[in-house]
Amino acid sequence: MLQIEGLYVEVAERPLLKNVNLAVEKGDTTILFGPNGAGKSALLSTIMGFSNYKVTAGKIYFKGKDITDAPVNERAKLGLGIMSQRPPNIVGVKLRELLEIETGSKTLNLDQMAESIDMKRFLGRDINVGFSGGEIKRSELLQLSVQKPDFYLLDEPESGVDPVNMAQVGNTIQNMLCGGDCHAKKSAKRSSSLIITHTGEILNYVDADKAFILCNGTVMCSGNPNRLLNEIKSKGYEECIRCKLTNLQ
Ligand SMILES: Nc1ncnc2c1ncn2[C@@H]1O[C@H](COP(=O)(O)OP(=O)(O)OP(=O)(O)O)[C@@H](O)[C@H]1O
Repeated sequence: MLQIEGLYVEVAERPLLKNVNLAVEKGDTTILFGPNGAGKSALLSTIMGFSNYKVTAGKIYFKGKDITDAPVNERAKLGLGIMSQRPPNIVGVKLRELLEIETGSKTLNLDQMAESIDMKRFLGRDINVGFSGGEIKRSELLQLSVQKPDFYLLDEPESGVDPVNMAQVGNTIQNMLCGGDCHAKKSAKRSSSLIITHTGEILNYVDADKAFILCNGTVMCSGNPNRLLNEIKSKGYEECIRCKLTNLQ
């Protein structure tokens, strides 16, 4: 579904991602761990095609198509969707207006969808302006549930979310990923995802297949998400940097 091969990326003329290799199969839920500043958000932004991130070498393939140089709108049309860590405030554009654009020709009940995630009262407000951390996350989720991408890039979905709202956010993400058919582990309706997490709390809600650890701008190791999380919690990222966690399964 998504293949990244030998990817090098610069931000503000500074090399950031170095020889990133990573693949996500169709229908797989994958996790991206890594210390602060490792380049995790930069990797998601590069996959989505945000212009601050300059690919200097390597390739990104999505659904078999080379999207390395494709603009954001083309990637979105192909089926990529992102929940950013810090999405911009958009003064003068109401949340409902954006959702109506994303709805396009689909038949959706926006009020009902917003109500289900406690966002109905925000539909008439400028996007993200004055939203709390948890409200921004729910707004991003609402936008994704309207867009219904085939591949979800989720940047720290649990950050800023209180424990009660976390259940709502976690369950909404799980429902989105399994396309409403959460009983079948490998349902054809299942979307793919790459989810950044520090705490691993999202693992209490989604059935994650694989995790990657990004350190110093490169993928150091991959393996079972819960095992890797336990290793990180007990030994920190240094072990990974020394390549001692390679391919834990
Ligand atoms: N637009 C930018 N301009 C300058 N530096 C940037 C830009 N975007 C990212 N960086 C730098 O690149 C590095 C990696 O940032 P990134 O946000 O990808 O890290 P991260 O792994 O997601 O970290 P965290 O876990 O703290 O969110 C940081 O040192 C950051 O300051």
